[in-house]
Amino acid sequence: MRIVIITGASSGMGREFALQLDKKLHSIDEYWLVGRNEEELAKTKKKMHTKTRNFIADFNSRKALFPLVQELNNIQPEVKMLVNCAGFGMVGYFDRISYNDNLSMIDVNCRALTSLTHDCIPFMAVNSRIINLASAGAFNPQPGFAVYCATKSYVLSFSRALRGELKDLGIYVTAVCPGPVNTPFFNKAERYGNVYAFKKLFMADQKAVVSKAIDDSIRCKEISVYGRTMRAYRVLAKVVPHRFIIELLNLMHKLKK
Ligand SMILES: NC(=O)c1ccc[n+]([C@@H]2O[C@H](COP(=O)([O-])OP(=O)(O)OC[C@H]3O[C@@H](n4cnc5c(N)ncnc54)[C@H](OP(=O)(O)O)[C@@H]3O)[C@@H](O)[C@H]2O)c1
Ligand SMILES: C[C@H](O)[C@H](N)C(=O)O
Repeated sequence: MRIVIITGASSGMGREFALQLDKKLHSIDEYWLVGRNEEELAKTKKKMHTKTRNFIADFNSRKALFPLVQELNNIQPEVKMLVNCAGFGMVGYFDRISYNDNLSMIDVNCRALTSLTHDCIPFMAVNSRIINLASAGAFNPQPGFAVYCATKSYVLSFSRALRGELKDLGIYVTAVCPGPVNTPFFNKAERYGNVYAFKKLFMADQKAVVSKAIDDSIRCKEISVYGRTMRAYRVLAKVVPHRFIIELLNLMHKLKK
């Protein structure tokens, strides 16, 4: 049995990955969707045409993935694609964000992604894909978004190294690094501080971001960056010393208060 596993499938880009892959891939027997909000995950499942199973999991718990991993070992399917999309961010200075929220970003964005990737690889054969949602925030540290961007730098670095390890096995890893995307992400991100106004001006359409990410993964690309602005930002973050970017962002963060 050939399956696709998608985390964060109850909202935003994770739901979009499920709906687009459901149309695009033709040899998949089941989609295993993972999310925390049972009602929203059920809405995603209702829109799917391929047989779909929902796994409710809160990645703040280290046991969250046990039922899914147990099912992997019971059924022994072939995992054709793993999409690690679950994640969240909190805008604000580090010392203003609660201990739990800071550590939760690491648990959800890094630990859960790493854990599920480790559990899925034994079930992946030649010509499989792993798509990890990093961020353009991975390209340089961001004051006022410090932990979130650090978690996404982890995802980018881990994905690139893992690609090097797995490509000879025919398992291709793609890190997706979007700029701001028009999903519910930012509605949840402003508990401690406001998002830069310009980010809301440059929000990309989630359908387009996801479509490019899928195409880039199928083409075995290392990194998927949607839009000329973000591709230019990636180059800028490579050539401009990060301490200058940090100073500028810090000033902007202070001015927006
Ligand atoms: N939107 C952007 O501007 C942007 C840009 C670059 C990268 N990203 C990344 O893209 C990914 C998808 O985000 P999105 O924009 O689609 O936002 P979203 O609509 O808020 O979706 C986030 C998803 O992550 C899941 N999630 C959050 N906390 C979780 C937890 N503790 N346990 C299990 N699942 C959890 C959510 O599940 P529930 O809703 O069920 O809790 C939801 O399905 C994230 O990794 C994000 O960092 C977003
Ligand atoms: C939040 C999201 O990751 C986006 N790339 C940003 O930096 O705002």
